[in-house]
Amino acid sequence: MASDPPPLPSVAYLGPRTSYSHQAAIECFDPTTHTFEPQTTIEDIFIAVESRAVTYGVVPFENSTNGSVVLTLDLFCDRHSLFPNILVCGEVYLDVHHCLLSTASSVADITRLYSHPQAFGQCEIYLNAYLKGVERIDVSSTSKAAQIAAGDPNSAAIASKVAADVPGLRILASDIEDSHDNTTRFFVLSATERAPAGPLGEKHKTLLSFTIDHQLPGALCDGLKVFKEYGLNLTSIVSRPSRVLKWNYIFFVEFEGHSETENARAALKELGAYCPEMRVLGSYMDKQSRKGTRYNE
Ligand SMILES: O=C(O)C(=O)Cc1ccccc1
Repeated sequence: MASDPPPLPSVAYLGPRTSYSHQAAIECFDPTTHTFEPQTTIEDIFIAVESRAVTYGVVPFENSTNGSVVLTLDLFCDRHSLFPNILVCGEVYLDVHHCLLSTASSVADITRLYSHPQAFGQCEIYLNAYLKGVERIDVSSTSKAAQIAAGDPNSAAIASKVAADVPGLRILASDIEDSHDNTTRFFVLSATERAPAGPLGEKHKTLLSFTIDHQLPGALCDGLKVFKEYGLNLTSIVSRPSRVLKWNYIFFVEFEGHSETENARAALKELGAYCPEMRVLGSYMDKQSRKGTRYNE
């Protein structure tokens, strides 16, 4: 008797379908060989990956206009260590063009606006010009906002044109983002043993988080100097407040190179001497210059 084929790898994203996270997930993983699992919050994506209910998760990490998605950063430094196995195993860049979607026929009729907080932050110029003072209601995703606006007369959603496929919605305005090269970078998450990081010869980046003992003058500077000493170019540095120790910070540093190369290993060992806590969150193929390429190809 023939046995059942193994289940397809699954990808969790911030749903419902047509959200930007969904579009990023499709850009990254072939829909004919993966299933896609909508989640309600970014935390639910972390939970699904950590519990291995799904193979991968796709989460927004930063936007070219708005900066860090702090919700995602804070889940990486979760104080209860609920996600000890989560690794970043890939990245994907998505061009983000927002529309105003509504059942109303004119912008003048709109008295309520629904969207994800990230989207509001990326459309300030348009909103201040045409919808100043209109009530803004944060919802879990832009595609959720589109669904709600479809059932709420005199409201509108800020979402992508793909999200306009809800019956009754029409596009009242397009490309309302402040910056026309508005881009969001998403990370692909996996639990430890599933990372599709790609061969070491590829161009990689590595993300790590660490804390520094700031009682010692120059400790952060001394720690960061190791990247210079080992010729590792930094591509990002951000900090978030520690939720364990008031006025202490968790630093997120990204550098060019895979963590398993000889000089990255040596640099991380040296950096570790300055850091009460340090965690390599993952090495992944640099997709900035390879937009449109999928994982598992
Ligand atoms: O709400 C969405 O569609 C998301 O995926 C989060 C988001 C919101 C705005 C820009 C990029 C990602």
